[in-house]
Amino acid sequence: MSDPEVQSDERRASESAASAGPSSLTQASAPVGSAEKPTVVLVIGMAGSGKTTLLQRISAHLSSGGKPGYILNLDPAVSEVPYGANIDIRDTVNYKNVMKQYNLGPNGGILTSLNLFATRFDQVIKLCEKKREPQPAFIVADTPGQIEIFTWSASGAIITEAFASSFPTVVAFVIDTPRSAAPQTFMTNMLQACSILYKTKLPLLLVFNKVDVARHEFATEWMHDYEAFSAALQKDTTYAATLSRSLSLVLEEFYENLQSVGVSAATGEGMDEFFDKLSACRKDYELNYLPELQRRQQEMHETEVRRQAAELEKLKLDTQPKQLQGTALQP
Ligand SMILES: Nc1nc2c(ncn2[C@@H]2O[C@H](COP(=O)(O)OP(=O)(O)OP(=O)(O)O)[C@@H](O)[C@H]2O)c(=O)[nH]1
Repeated sequence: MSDPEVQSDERRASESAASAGPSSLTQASAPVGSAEKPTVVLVIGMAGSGKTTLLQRISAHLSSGGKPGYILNLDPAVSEVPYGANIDIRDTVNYKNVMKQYNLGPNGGILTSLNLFATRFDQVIKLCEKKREPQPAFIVADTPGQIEIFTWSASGAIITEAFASSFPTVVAFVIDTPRSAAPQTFMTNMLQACSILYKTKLPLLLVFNKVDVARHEFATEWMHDYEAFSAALQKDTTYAATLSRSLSLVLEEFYENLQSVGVSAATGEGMDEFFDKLSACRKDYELNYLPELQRRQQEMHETEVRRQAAELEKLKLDTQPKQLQGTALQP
């Protein structure tokens, strides 16, 4: 596969400006925690949970507030995107060609397309960092339903780390509420969310979608009241139900640190609360994730300084006159 360049809507609109080198609008980027940085929202969730519909709703909500978001589509297999994507993976990677070229099925094709795109992710970050008028308050990314991308694949780690080291970043984990009404399906969803949190370590907002079909209060009750969850499983004596009960106890601490909200991407219900919860998650990023990121960066910097000092010392020794070295070593 060739080494494609990431396309953005601005690039498509103004080919000549893009080829003239760095835009005059581009400026040195602000520190990651600063107030002027937009919040990145990674919308992750199982297939059919409503991610794309939610993106459409978020995009419309932000545009109606006069500050359009910067929207990314990272799903290479989606046939239609019902929102105006500023960056669309499909402009860079042809998922069907990837399947053919690497002899893969649909899942492998999606994973490999994302891996190929991830190798160009520095360009995506540069485009996101570009100064715009009005400056977007949110950069929102739609992702494929194959959530294993974010639990074990290389591209998921590259994408989340690239975003999180450049912008305050939050994961919005979308759940199909009507389909989670069965306690064991609910538990499966919680375990998926937990593994995303474990892998990315980013603030996570549980988005119970489709509340126009089924209310989400049962889910918040199950998260905060073990007895209620256990009661829902009362008639079930299978091994899976016993395991679900035990897991519910183990997950108590995980639930405590989570924000959650009920929305309907279809009707727009709950969107104001959704944005309030995103602000709380951004604060969490600044309070907890950012200091840890800065500590890791400082550690890497110190290791690099030590490595360079050791190299310099070695170079000095190598370039000393041979006799001197010899004299010093002679008894
Ligand atoms: N009633 C209702 N239906 C919804 C809502 N959100 C999404 N849907 C429907 O759920 C189905 C799946 O929605 P999508 O937005 O395509 O879901 P997705 O998570 O992007 O799906 P994948 O791209 O397969 O991962 C569609 O038929 C939507 O119309 C909602 O809030 N309420």
